[in-house]
Amino acid sequence: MSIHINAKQGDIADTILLPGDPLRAKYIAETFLEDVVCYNEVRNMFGYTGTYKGKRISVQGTGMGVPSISIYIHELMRDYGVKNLIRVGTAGALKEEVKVRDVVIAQSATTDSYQNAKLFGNVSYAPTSNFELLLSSYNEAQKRGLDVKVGNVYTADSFYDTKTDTKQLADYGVLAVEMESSALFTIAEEYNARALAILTISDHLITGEVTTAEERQTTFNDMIEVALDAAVPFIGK
Ligand SMILES: O=P(O)(O)O[C@H]1O[C@H](CO)[C@@H](O)[C@H]1O
Ligand SMILES: O=c1cc[nH]c(=O)[nH]1
Repeated sequence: MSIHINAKQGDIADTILLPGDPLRAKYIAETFLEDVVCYNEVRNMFGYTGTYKGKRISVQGTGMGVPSISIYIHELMRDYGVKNLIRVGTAGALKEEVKVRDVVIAQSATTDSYQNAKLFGNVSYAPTSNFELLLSSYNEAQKRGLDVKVGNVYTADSFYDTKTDTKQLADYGVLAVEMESSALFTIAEEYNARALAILTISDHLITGEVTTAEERQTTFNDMIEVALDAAVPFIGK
């Protein structure tokens, strides 16, 4: 047991999908996994372990923002030995050519998070996803004919942010905004684990187009299938 996860040793697989929304974790477990067991209900931050194509895999809600995901991934890696972590999240598009419902694979994450500023001081650390997982997910996306975008995303500390110049970020190649990936990539390095974020565009900051809460909770299956198939070769490694 850890402070925020009441699973026993061995309940959680070494490879895990991480949606922000715990109800998306439930949806993924019920829709894509077999022989599912719910190992965590603390704070309703649901976690499940099951099998996918015969291999053991888990899915855990992380909540929203850097502080929340940081708690869960610390405990997953430190207390349960999780080695491969793939965030499956939603994001807002910052560039015109990134469309609503597109899948974005985060290669790196620019951030205004104070957590990394505190850790690195004056050094502007570049949180970067694991190349093997990135390549695996890109290949899975290509197999499905998906026009995925791969690049830098912005991990924001504030959802309702009126200060950040998101046009400048877009001009410098940042594809989309979300709230967790920089912490995931940074803390995974601390534990020598592999981490990646695959994001579906749920809304567009330029056009104003949005998806519904239900769609964010229970669809976006392309992203989930890509994440699961990308993860399979790393299970047990
Ligand atoms: O859909 P999830 O995975 O929660 O991701 C995005 O949605 C939340 C904001 O609505 C933030 O957590 C952001 O990163
Ligand atoms: O963090 C997020 C997620 C989706 N859309 C946004 O604008 N921000």
